[in-house]
Amino acid sequence: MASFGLMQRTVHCPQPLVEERSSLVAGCSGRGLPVIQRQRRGVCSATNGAQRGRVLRRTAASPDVVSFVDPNDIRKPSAAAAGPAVDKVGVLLLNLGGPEKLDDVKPFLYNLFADPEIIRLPAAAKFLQPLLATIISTLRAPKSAEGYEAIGGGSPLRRITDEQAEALAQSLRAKGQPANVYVGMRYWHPYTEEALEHIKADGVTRLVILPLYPQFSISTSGSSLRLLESLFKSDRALKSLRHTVIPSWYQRRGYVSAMADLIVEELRKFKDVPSVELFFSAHGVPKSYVEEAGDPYKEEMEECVRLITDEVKRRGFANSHTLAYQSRVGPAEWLKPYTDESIRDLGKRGVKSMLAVPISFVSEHIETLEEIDMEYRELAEESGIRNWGRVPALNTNTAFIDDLADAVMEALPYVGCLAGPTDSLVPLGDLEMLLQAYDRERRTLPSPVVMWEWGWTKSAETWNGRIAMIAIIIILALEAASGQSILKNLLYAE
Ligand SMILES: C=CC1=C(C)c2cc3[nH]c(cc4nc(cc5[nH]c(cc1n2)c(C)c5CCC(=O)O)C(CCC(=O)O)=C4C)c(C)c3C=C
Ligand SMILES: [Fe+2]
Repeated sequence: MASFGLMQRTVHCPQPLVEERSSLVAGCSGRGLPVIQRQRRGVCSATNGAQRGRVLRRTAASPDVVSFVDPNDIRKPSAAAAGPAVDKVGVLLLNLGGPEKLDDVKPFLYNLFADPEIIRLPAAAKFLQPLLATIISTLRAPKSAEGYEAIGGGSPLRRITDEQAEALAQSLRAKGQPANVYVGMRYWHPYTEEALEHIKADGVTRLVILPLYPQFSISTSGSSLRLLESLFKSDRALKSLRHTVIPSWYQRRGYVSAMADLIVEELRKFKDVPSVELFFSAHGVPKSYVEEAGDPYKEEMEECVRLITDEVKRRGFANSHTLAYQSRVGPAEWLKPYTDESIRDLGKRGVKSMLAVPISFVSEHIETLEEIDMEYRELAEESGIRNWGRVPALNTNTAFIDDLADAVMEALPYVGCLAGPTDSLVPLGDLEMLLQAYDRERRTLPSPVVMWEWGWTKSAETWNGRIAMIAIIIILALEAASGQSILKNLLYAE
């Protein structure tokens, strides 16, 4: 099997290739390469219809990295790349999903906390995941529901993602590449499984998988890709579906430029523009994801902010900026600085004007509409920040959607590398390879929500032990929900 995944990893960016590709992605930083293919098993050889005639280049620095360097193929995938006679292109947009009404909040949270990428338990304790998810979702639901109530009773994510899908389909059509665009949510409707059923029913032959998160995290794109990997594995039709994945795209010129457009537009609304602090607020992840599992999220986020601020500066706005992380859940340590602490610090340092820039997500959602617009705005006022603004999410911004369409078209020549009809199929390799590149060891991580050292040993496998474990889980889950240390209070109460 020759299998490829489409990767956009800065670490594998050999300089000559950046130059070769820079005309396609003008503005791509020296470290941000738009398209790199990592080879898993064997070269995508001449017997391979999908890649025949292309130049695949190995780099001296990274022999496992090959890159396709024929720019002409980017806009016009070759006839060979088109694959079967009936070629039906599909794009699968991956997203998180959100509760559409208040009654959905608890089951939505259950799905989220039942995800092994959100709470990664040791193999021996996996059977406890549903119980844990039930407890945590039950405890968190009232707080979450308050937030959703404040933004109208539900998440706008489904509506906005559907609009993005429609706009992307239109843009692709306008560029001469018709495609069906599907939405697959991780934790709510329309679930990824539903999207795959439609993809099969429609007879899609080439699929581009595009997570709607600009930066890759194990907890978001990674989780959706893991799910796809297992669904592909268990379904005959999906096994033969040729696909490629665009794992992250924060460094694309179109995205960076669209973000800069929005920032400049909002900046201009302030009276004293040079004094405005650009405050990038990203969704946090537990620190252990980055430090123990190698999640590239922090690195990609920092680079993303650098690219955007450079672009804003190029347009004549040299404002100072801060990157902070919001939406921490539970008592574990998450990426720092935390947004609330940063806002207080900036206030103390005399900052009077602040423009909040949500940066980890491209749609309005609970964390922009409630957390930033309400909670952080109020905190900023309390901290002495008098002038406040917030950059809207990209949603269906035309320049942004057009750039996503370009990303899809650039990815199409990479779809599938079938060496022959009986060969094992690409998709598993693609997803698997991609995920292994980011999270090779699949180590157990301290849970973001419930922190404890797991002491489940064979000798402890007695009912007494289990009951004790469950009691601890319940206490720790209560701690996670209340944000207070119940054990500490019990032990040290005066
Ligand atoms: C890049 C974006 C996101 C990362 C990284 C991420 C990690 C992450 N999230 C939780 C827990 C929750 N997330 C919730 C909502 C939510 N999360 C994201 C994005 C990222 N999450 C979005 C876009 C949304 C909102 C969807 C919507 O309905 O509008 C929630 C539910 C809301 C709440 O109660 O706050 C939880 C819980 C963890 C634990 C985590 C990393 C491990
Ligand atoms: Fe989240």
